[in-house]
Amino acid sequence: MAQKRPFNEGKRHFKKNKKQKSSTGVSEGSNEEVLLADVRRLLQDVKIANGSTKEEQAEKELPEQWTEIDLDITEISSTGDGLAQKNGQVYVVPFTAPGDTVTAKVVRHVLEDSYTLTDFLAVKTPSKHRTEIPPCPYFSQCSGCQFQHLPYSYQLAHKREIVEKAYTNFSGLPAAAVPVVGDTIGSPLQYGYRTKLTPHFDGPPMARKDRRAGVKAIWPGVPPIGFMKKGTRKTMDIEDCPIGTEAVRLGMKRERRRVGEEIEKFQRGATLLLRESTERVAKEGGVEGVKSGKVEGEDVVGEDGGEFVHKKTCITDSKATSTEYVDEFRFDNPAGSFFQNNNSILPLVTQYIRDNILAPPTPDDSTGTQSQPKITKMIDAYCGSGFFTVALSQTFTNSIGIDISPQSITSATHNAELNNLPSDSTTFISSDANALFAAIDTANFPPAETVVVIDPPRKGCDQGFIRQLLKYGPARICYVSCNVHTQARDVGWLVAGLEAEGEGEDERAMKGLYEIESLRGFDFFPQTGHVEGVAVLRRKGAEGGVVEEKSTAGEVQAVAPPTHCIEATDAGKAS
Ligand SMILES: C[S@@+](CC[C@H](N)C(=O)[O-])C[C@H]1O[C@@H](n2cnc3c(N)ncnc32)[C@H](O)[C@@H]1O
Repeated sequence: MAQKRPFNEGKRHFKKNKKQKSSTGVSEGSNEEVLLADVRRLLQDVKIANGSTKEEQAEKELPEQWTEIDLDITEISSTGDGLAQKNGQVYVVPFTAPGDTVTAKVVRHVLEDSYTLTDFLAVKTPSKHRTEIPPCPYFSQCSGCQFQHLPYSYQLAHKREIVEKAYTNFSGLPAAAVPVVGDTIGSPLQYGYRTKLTPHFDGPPMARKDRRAGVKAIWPGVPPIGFMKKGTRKTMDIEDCPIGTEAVRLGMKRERRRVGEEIEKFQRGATLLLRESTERVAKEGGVEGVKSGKVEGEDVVGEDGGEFVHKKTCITDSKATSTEYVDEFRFDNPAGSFFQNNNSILPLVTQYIRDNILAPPTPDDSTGTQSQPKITKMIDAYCGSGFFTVALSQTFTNSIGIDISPQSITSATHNAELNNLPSDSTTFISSDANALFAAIDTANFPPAETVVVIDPPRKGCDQGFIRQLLKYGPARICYVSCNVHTQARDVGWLVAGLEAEGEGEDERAMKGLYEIESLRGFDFFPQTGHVEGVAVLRRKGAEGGVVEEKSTAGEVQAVAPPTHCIEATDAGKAS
C-alpha cells in the first residue's frame, strides 16, 4: 500500500506544473486553469464540511510517486476526469464516475495547488452511474474519449454542469446575471459521428544532427499509429476508432495499411488526415442507390439521405476538396482545413440559432406597438468557410463574414456561390476580426437590425474585439464556442462592460449593454469531456448604455463590393 511522506518536505519531487495562471489574471480557459477552479471549490467544500484550517491541511502526508492508492470518486471535473479528496489533497483520476471506489497510481503531485494527477488502475466498487460497456477496446488508455462507461443522459447532464460552472468560475458575473442553463442538446449520433480524425505516428529515434544532415531514417518496424495514451506523450497503436464515421473508419484501416507498407519512405513521424466527403446522388432516374463496398477500388459507404443517396468516401489529401451537406446547403472545403466535425448535430444548431436570435421584439408598453426593429442583417465573425453565413442565409437580407485565413475566405466565397447567395447581399472579409467594425457600413448594417454571430477559436475573443463590439452595439449577439470557459469570460465582458480606455473612448459605450437571454451546451463530441456552448445575448436598450445607429468604431465605410470577397488589405476600405 501507499507509503507516506510529509507534505512539501523541501525538495520538489515532482515536476512543477509550468502553465499556471494567466499573467493578466483573466481566464485563458486552459485545462490546468479549469481543473484548478474545480479543485479549489472541492477543497473549500471539504474545509467547510470538516472545519479544517490551512495549518491542519499543511500537516497532510502524501503518498510517494508511483505508489498505488484507493480513492472514493465524488465528482467529475470540467476537464472530464474524476475527482477524489483525501486528507486535504484532491486526486485526479481519469475514466471514473462519481460513486466509484478505485485504485489509482500516483503520477505527479502539484504541491502548490493541492492536487495530484494519477493513472486509473482498477475499479474496486463500481458507481451506480457506470452502466455502459465501453465499445472501444482502447477505453481507459486512449486520451480521446473518457465517458464511454457513462449513460448518454448522464453525459449530457454533466455537460450542462460544465457550462454552469464555467459561468460561475470565469464570467465574473453575479449569479442573477446568468440565466438557468438549458439542457444540453444531444448529438443524434453518439458513435460514428466524427467526420474527421487525425491519427499520427512518431519518427524513429535519431540524432538531431543526423536528421539535419539528411541521414536516412532507419525504422525498427512499423511504429504505433493512433492517438496519445492518456496522461503521456506516447502514441498508442489504434486499429479502429468507433467515434469516426464508417467512411472515416474504413479510411483509417486503409491508411494504416499503406503506412505499414511504405514506412521506409517516411523520414520522420507524420499526422494522417482522414476526412469524410459526401457525394449526393439523386434517387430518381433509375439510380437505385449506392451500396456500401468497393467502387473502382475505393471504399464507399452508401447512406440514405432522404431524396438522395449519400456516397461517402474518406479523403486523405489535405488539399483535395471535401464536400458536406447540412440541410439543403452544400459546403466544399480543402479537406485539411477547419470544418465542424460532427455533421449530425449541425442542423440542430442552426435551427436553434434561427429560433433564438429572432425572438419577437419587445412591445412598447405605452403604445402597444413593437418598439424594436426586426433583425434582418447578420455579421458572422470568425466565419471560417462560411458555415453560419450560408446555413442562416435565408433568415437575413444581408450578411457579412470575416476570417483571418484567406484560404477560408476563398472557401466561404465559393460556398456562397455554390448555394446561390447573391454577391451584393453576402460578402466576406479576409482579415483579423478586429478590422471588422471599421469595414461595417452602419447604413447597411444598422446595429438595431443586426445580429453578430461569434465563433472564435478556443482562446476566445480578445478585449479589443469585445470593445469594438460594445461600441457597435448590435441588437443581438449569438456566441458559439468550443471552449465555454473563454466564452464565459468574453460574455462577462459584454454583460458587465469594460473600463473605458484612453481619451475619446465613450464611457457609456463601454458599459455592459447586454443581458444573457439563453445559455446551453450542444454535445458536438459525445463520449468526450468537451461541450460546445451557445449563448444568446440581447441589447438592453437605452438604460444599458448608448443606443446609437452610427458605429463609433472608426471611419464608417460602405461594404457593397461587386464580388463576395474583400481582400485583407482592403478590409478597412471596402467601397
Ligand atoms: C472555430 S472556427 C469557426 C469557423 C466557422 N464559424 C465554422 O463554423 O466553420 C474559428 C475560426 O476563427 C478564425 N480565426 C482565428 N483567429 C482569428 C482572428 N483573430 N480574426 C478572425 N478570424 C480568426 C479561424 O481561421 C477559424 O476559421
